Amino acid sequence: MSAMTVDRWLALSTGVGGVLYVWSKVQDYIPASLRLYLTTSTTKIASYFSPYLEITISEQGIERFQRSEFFITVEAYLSEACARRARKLKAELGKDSKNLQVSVDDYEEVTDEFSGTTLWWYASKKQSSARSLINLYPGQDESRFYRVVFHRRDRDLIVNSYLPFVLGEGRAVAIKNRQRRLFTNNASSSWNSYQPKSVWSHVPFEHPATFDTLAMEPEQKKAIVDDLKAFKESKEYYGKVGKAWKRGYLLYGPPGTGKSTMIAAMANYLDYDVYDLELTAVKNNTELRKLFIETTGKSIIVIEDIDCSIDLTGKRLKGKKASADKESDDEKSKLPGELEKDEATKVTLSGLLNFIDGLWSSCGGERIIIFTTNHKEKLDPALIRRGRMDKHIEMSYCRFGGFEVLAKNYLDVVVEHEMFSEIRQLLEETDMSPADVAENLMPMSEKKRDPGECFRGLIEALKKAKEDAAAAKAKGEEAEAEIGKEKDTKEDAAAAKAKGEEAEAEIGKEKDTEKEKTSD
Ligand SMILES: Nc1ncnc2c1ncn2[C@@H]1O[C@H](COP(=O)(O)OP(=O)(O)OP(=O)(O)O)[C@@H](O)[C@H]1O
Repeated sequence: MSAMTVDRWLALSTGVGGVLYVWSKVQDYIPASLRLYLTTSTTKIASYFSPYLEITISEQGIERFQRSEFFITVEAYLSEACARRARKLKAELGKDSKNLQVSVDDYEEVTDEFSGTTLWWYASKKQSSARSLINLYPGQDESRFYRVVFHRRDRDLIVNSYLPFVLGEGRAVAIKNRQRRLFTNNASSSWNSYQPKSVWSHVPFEHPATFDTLAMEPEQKKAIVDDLKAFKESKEYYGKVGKAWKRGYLLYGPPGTGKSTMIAAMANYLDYDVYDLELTAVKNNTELRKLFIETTGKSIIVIEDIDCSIDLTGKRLKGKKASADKESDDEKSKLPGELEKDEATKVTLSGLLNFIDGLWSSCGGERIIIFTTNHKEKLDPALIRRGRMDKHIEMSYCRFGGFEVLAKNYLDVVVEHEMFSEIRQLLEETDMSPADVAENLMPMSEKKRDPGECFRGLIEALKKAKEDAAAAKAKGEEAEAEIGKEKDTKEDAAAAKAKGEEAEAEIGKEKDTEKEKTSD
């Protein structure tokens, strides 16, 4: 902003922000030619004598109508580090969120300290140089900026140490304050080539699940949290060994055992976005690739019920049942036309494997991919081998450790209850999902939230589930015995038949011998 140097000397005594404000108002009444003359000449004179330097960070990004990343980062840094010292602040609603974001207002000055040096920051606006005659985009002809003023002697310190420090801190604040998002893929018919991000829609991610509220045996839970923590802190390690900074988890187990809840707890723990990929809405591998390329770092990409989303049998290989690795090999031997036709019409297992193995490594790191399934045995071993799905997590029926978490969450019961030993015993003998256990601990009426009553209800439900399971088992055994009996009868009949045939043959033989004797 050209007006700045006029203000510099005044600024140091009265405050840069106030002077800037006055100047911004006054300059509207000065003819443009005089204004230009005043500002350029005072700039030259002042910069000659001034012991101060300034660096400007403009809001305008490289792309038109895009905000500069550095500007956003500085804004985040100042709102966290310096806003407390500012007298004029502005509050805005954060993007997509209900959170208030407070930052330093325009024309307001704040000071900062770094390595014993004082610097002055202020925010302001300038007229965009490319002002259009017809303003198609109201507000776009003004561009905001931050400017930092410091002493000449500190030049190297500011450029080499302070600004990188602001960048790092600002990024961390921006990540902490950002509204996390839950993305779902749009049908390709609604994709817009002018807006690459249109392949995904998003809503704020506000799932309340955490590892504290997740019902699971404590040791298993700890192992998962440790694994995630190690992943999050391993950026340098992944770089050192030359691997993409990604990790795959397979969550498997019966319905209602908390697979989706676990994903939400992971996202909350890591502070990541979630991309919920509905594979059945993806037409082919090209679309799949585009979707992956449009995901951002610090995210979890989820494909739920993977066994229901894609043909995992490899049957399309001319009727052969092949493993996915074999499929990849066979792809090579296919005629190009044949391959293209397949690729163009469906998402293939090899397309998915390509993504997991390589494609996303070109999109930067810090991504987690999670598959969920109720039937691990149906999945092709190549899809879930280590390296692709690094950790297989079994989400199982509720045992006592998980129950204790639910009793605390739903009923605030944290000490041993007299009915616990019976519940423990029943949970060991009966398979009930955490969803069903939770259902019994959540009475509809607030007044009825008596733990004893809820536990009694749970005991009844567990006993019934146990009886049902025993009855089903007995029925199964009966059916098996019936089959066995039928089998026995068939075997007996076959043996009798064989014996009869043997006896017949014997008689036949005897007859022949007699005939031979009479003919002799
Ligand atoms: N381990 C758990 N800890 C806490 N709550 C759970 C757990 N498992 C299930 N629940 C409760 O049951 C509900 C259903 O669980 P969730 O959707 O996570 O199960 P799921 O394994 O993903 O099921 P599905 O295989 O049918 O998708 C959740 O909203 C949650 O309230």
